[in-house]
Amino acid sequence: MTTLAFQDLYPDELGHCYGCGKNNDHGLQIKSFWEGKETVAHFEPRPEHTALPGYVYGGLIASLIDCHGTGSAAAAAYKANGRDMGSEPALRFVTANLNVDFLAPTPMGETLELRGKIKEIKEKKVIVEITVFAKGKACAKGSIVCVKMPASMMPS
Ligand SMILES: CCCCCCCC(=O)SCCNC(=O)CCNC(=O)[C@H](O)C(C)(C)COP(=O)(O)OP(=O)(O)OC[C@H]1O[C@@H](n2cnc3c(N)ncnc32)[C@H](O)[C@@H]1OP(=O)(O)O
Repeated sequence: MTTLAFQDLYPDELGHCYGCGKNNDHGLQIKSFWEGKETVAHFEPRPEHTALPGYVYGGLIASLIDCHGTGSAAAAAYKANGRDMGSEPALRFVTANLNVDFLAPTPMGETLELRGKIKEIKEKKVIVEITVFAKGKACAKGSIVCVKMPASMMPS
């Protein structure tokens, strides 16, 4: 049995995000999963994601943290409500605040691993902390405040 990623369970109308939308052919299409109490995602930067030759662009790293964070928030909210992630009505979160510390240069040519921890969970707000590893070394750390998507943002 294949486990679907959090983002594969987003309804089609919420699948356009540049970072995580399964329907965005030009996007990053990141995929997040539970691993115990943590969430995990992997991503291999492409040549166009270069900052300086040999090193990954920080904006890409922030984008990965952003979308692994909002996906993790949604998954945690479903879990807290005892619901399956694909069930309706969709519980979705947007980014209210994103802080990233770049701890060490991130090498190109490696698969990055993002590990998320749920630090706070409320009905409307989830705070997630994410560490990005390359070859087992922590290269960036992000904190993301995720707030339930306002109804006004729901595509009609
Ligand atoms: C769904 C699939 C797509 C995935 C999306 C991927 C990630 C994205 O790129 S989303 C796009 C970027 N984000 C946006 O466009 C959001 C724009 N901002 C907004 O719509 C609103 O400001 C929004 C929804 C974030 C907050 O709405 P608002 O009415 O202010 O929330 P409010 O009810 O006051 O606050 C809820 C909680 O969040 C906290 N909060 C709100 N804004 C912030 C902030 N900027 N920083 C820190 N905390 C905040 C509040 O303090 C409150 O916390 P608590 O419950 O502990 O008191």
